Amino acid sequence: MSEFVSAYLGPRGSFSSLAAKEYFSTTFPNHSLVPLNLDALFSAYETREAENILLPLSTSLAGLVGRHFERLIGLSQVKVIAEYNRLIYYALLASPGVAASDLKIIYSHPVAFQETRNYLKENFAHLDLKETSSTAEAARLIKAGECKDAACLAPGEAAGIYGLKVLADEIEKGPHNLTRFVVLGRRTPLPSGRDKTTLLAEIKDRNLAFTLAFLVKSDISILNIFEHPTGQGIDSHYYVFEVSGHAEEEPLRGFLKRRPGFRNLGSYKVAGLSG
Ligand SMILES: O=C(O)C(=O)Cc1ccccc1
Repeated sequence: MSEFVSAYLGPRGSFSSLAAKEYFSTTFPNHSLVPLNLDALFSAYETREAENILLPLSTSLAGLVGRHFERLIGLSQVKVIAEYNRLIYYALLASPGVAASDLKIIYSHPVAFQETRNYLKENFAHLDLKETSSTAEAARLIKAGECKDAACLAPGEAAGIYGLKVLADEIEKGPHNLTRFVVLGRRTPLPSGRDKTTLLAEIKDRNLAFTLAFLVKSDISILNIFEHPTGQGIDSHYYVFEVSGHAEEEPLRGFLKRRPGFRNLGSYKVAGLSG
């Protein structure tokens, strides 16, 4: 067993496990890979029991994964050291012997419900949707409860692990269901020449245009913006800016010095599409 542990949003068979196996086998092949639930994952990162953790932060169909983002910004120290972009495919899984007509409940992660909304509306509009902390947790629940009236949305790979059968496959909306996983680690990668930095700021809505103009004037190229409620009133929001460049290089270095209100969540190499 390696002395280094990297962890991912589990349990086994989650989409995060597919991404983690692919990412860590080439980047940190000597690390032991451990599945953890959301609480344990963030606490393992804070206590340094895990050197790295991997979980999804945004998807092309659902946008920012709010519940993961809130955990991430709650960390006292956070360094996104990599992004890992992967297409994912949803299957509908149930216990052996259970037919689609037996179903009353579907379990899954909230993002899975968003990404399969069209399919669910067309085929299972009357069913109860119950949220779980991950797609594989939904599969684990069905196995543990030997459920006869429930199914889950999960990777097809989870069927073998939890002894479930596939009722339907590739049921997501559209062909471009890209999930962006992030890896949190300890050391910021050195500038590679093709880097990206994730910045966070809490901005009063009336100051947003001014802030954008300031980024542009500072020669910072904005690649993406996510907005998220602060939970403290309606006239300011969290804004996540994904920008070109590395925080240790200009123009970002100078910008971050001049604008302490921006939190640097990490600089990392731009990743293509994997998986
Ligand atoms: O990793 C999983 O299985 C999760 O439940 C998180 C998730 C949810 C939806 C898309 C990708 C990952």
